[in-house]
Amino acid sequence: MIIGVPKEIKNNENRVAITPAGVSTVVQAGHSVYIEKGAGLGSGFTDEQYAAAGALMADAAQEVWEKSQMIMKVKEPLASEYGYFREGLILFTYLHLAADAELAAALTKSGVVSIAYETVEVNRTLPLLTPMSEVAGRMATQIGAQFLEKPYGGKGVLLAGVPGVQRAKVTVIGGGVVGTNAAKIAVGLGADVTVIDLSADRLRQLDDQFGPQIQTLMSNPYNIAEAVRQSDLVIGAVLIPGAKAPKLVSEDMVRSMSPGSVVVDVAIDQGGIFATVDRITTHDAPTYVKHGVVHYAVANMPGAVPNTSTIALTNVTIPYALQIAGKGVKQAIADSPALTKGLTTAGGAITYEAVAKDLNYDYVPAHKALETVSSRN
Ligand SMILES: NC(=O)C1=CN([C@@H]2O[C@H](COP(=O)(O)OP(=O)(O)OC[C@H]3O[C@@H](n4cnc5c(N)ncnc54)[C@H](O)[C@@H]3O)[C@@H](O)[C@H]2O)C=CC1
Ligand SMILES: CC(=O)C(=O)O
Repeated sequence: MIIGVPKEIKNNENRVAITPAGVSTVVQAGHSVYIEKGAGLGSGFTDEQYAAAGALMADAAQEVWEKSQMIMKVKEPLASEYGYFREGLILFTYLHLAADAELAAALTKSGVVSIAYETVEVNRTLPLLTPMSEVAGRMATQIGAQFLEKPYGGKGVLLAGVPGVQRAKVTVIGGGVVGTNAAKIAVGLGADVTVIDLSADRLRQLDDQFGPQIQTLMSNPYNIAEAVRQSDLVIGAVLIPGAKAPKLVSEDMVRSMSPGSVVVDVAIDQGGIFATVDRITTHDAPTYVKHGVVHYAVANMPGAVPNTSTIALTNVTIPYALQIAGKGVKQAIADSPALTKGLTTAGGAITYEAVAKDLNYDYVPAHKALETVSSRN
């Protein structure tokens, strides 16, 4: 199969969907890789390294999209890339489609076969989301600590406090991969940490892992309101796979926080859990202030640490790309329940139930939607 890797074009997105090591693995398996010149520079990989690993270098994105049967990306295509969509093209990337109606329309209208990294599922885990959630979770606390500093608009509180002065209160809503990693760094920095989750089992696991270093709480509006009101930093880390994030923190709850507090809505890629997060922010302009509270809502947080993130991401995506390239997308999906969960659009339909529901499309199961896709793919 011919695999194409264009340069990412989202604001400050310096990750890339393949490393030179990944190219070498894919080429040794008998496939070709087109990569746009300069695509790896932000992550620390030169064109010479890609060429030496066996990649074919393309001068422009258009050449990559047109010559390839499968496009691998990191972030969802932006509007300027929709013109490259065509029937049967395989797109393997983060999509977060429930939060992006325009992209959903472009993918279904053109008949692209899209597989979303974030919904590939194995034993109720999301292996292609996990490494970026680990990165974003760890970053969320660092970022929160930074924006609590006065010069960054915060109330001027140090997470750890000092002897004789209270530590900062950090609440993490959602105790999965992002939440656990955010809590780990917050505990390490000496903050007073509360983690809220809807799953009693998950709260038990967190209690076993952290012991008295954190307070665990069941997710309900009462507990969330109390914890948010008392917190200096609140991190949003909830996920219902594929679906739009629930708005768990109301405008009144944010209003109850003291001025200069900070919220970091990591779940913004699925629409966010704070009612006051009404826009996606960028690494260039990462925050805005509402009701006196600093809001951070960057949807590609790991893009700021691209060397770590690209290696972590491609470690887990390349084995799946090899399955698709080796068997063709129809057979790979037929053989793999994990990839079937990742399939989001095919043959003009939406094949992930939660996405279809959120966007008001008819849901078409994967096997049915793939019937219309050419077996050459
Ligand atoms: N902004 C960014 O750059 C990035 C964003 N993310 C996003 O972060 C979010 C979290 O991802 P993960 O931690 O990997 O997911 P996860 O599935 O590991 O954890 C989600 C947790 O939310 C909990 N949950 C569900 N409903 C809840 C509710 N009503 N109240 C409290 N907890 C609830 C679940 O029980 C689970 O423990 C996702 O939207 C993911 O896409 C991930 C990486 C980067
Ligand atoms: C998960 C995701 O969307 C990201 O790493 O940017």
